[in-house]
Amino acid sequence: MDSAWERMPPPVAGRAGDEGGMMPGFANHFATEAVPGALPLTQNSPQKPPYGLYAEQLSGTAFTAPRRDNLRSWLYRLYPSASHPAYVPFDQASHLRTGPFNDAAPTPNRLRWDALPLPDEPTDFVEGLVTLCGNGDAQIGVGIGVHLYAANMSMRRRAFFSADGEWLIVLQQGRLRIVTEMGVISAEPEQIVVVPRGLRFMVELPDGAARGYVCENYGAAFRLPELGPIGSNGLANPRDFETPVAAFVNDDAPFNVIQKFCGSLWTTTLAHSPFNVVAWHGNLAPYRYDLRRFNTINTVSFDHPDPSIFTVLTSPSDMPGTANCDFVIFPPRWMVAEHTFRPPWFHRNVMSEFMGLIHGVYDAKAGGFAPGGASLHNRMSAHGPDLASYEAAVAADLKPHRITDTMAFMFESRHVFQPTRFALTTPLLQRDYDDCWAGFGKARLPPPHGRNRGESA
Ligand SMILES: O=C(O)Cc1cc(O)ccc1O
Ligand SMILES: [Fe+2]
Repeated sequence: MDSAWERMPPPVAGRAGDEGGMMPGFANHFATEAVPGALPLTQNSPQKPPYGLYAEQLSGTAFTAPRRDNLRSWLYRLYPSASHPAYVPFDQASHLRTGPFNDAAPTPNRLRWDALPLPDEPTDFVEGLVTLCGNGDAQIGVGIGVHLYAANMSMRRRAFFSADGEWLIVLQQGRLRIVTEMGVISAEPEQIVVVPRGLRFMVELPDGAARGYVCENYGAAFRLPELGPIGSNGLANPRDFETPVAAFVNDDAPFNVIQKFCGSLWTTTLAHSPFNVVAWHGNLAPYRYDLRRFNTINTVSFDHPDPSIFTVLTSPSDMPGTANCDFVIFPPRWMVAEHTFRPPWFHRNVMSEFMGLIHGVYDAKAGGFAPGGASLHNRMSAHGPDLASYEAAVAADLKPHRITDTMAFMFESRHVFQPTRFALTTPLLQRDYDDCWAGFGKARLPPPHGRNRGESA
């Protein structure tokens, strides 16, 4: 057994360190109670719920969405969520942006950024968010926003939620303890956490600092991709998704809530903690997935398949097979393709590609793409291996080779990403990115085709 496999966290049931426990399965119809008898068993909305709890439905899809897409849960809580004073604009400056993105012009150029440094000043998860790019329109429910976070302070008596989209959090450095209304999720780099639209959460930093990426998905909720001819197993297996059991705090002291609504931040103060859900049931819930559990499928003959075989989750759009967003990973794997250029090929894609690196080195970029960094290759922009990766791959001895110590990811979207003004003006932007594709020699044709125009024989 190799060391990467041994380092993999144990299977879902009974993992040490998870408070209360986690329930396996993707979008299962879960049922969980933190106090015996708190969950109504035969109906959703009894005249008198147990213990005087308040029943509340949280919808992730329209009431009338087809059954296979329909997401909703029933929450039983100490106070109704409706008990709050008016929200007022949150007066702190924020680098969070939302679609439509129009604080800078779209650019056809290929862009790459160094990693966001950890902050010097005390900064919590919400304060440490900065939007790099995005597409679509949150009000219309199309597209995604791409944020980075870098924080060095736990959120204290402060909860956050986005009415604009679900949050897919890609941890890159430092663990997170994410307290949500529906339970607590602890996660480490190489794991992701998805928080449904509207669900309040609070991020704590067990390691004192943390950095990572967020896909704020305005469109249809992420789901597992179809498997087609792959069959009934493979890629991200449903049992490896984990949802927390119900957990609550009995806490009647003032609590700050910040919500993101149509791109603006608003705040209010509750008279109690919002983390007061004693029991819940349903299929709309936060979840964690360990990217190291991905069952990677690839060629055992020749050629480099399209990266869609590495899709972990997909948010479909109304055009079949053309995602609002695919979340794709490039995990450690064996490369065995014969007589093949093994790294990602040169390409121009009708879809737009945002990439990040969680760990190690990405096989198409020998230099410049560092963990915590990011790159953007928009619709029809020509990209592929840098010169060093190309030269190594054409010279490589094609024996079976294991790519180790790597974990890159991509948010691939049918919609062009527009960088924010921050993204285009930050010193993190690499002004020399184009140079990684400079210096390729010319192909050599046999005579008489090998002459340059105008050159004599
Ligand atoms: O551009 C990239 O590095 C991502 C990517 C990887 C791959 O294996 C094939 C196509 C593709 O866009
Ligand atoms: Fe690409």
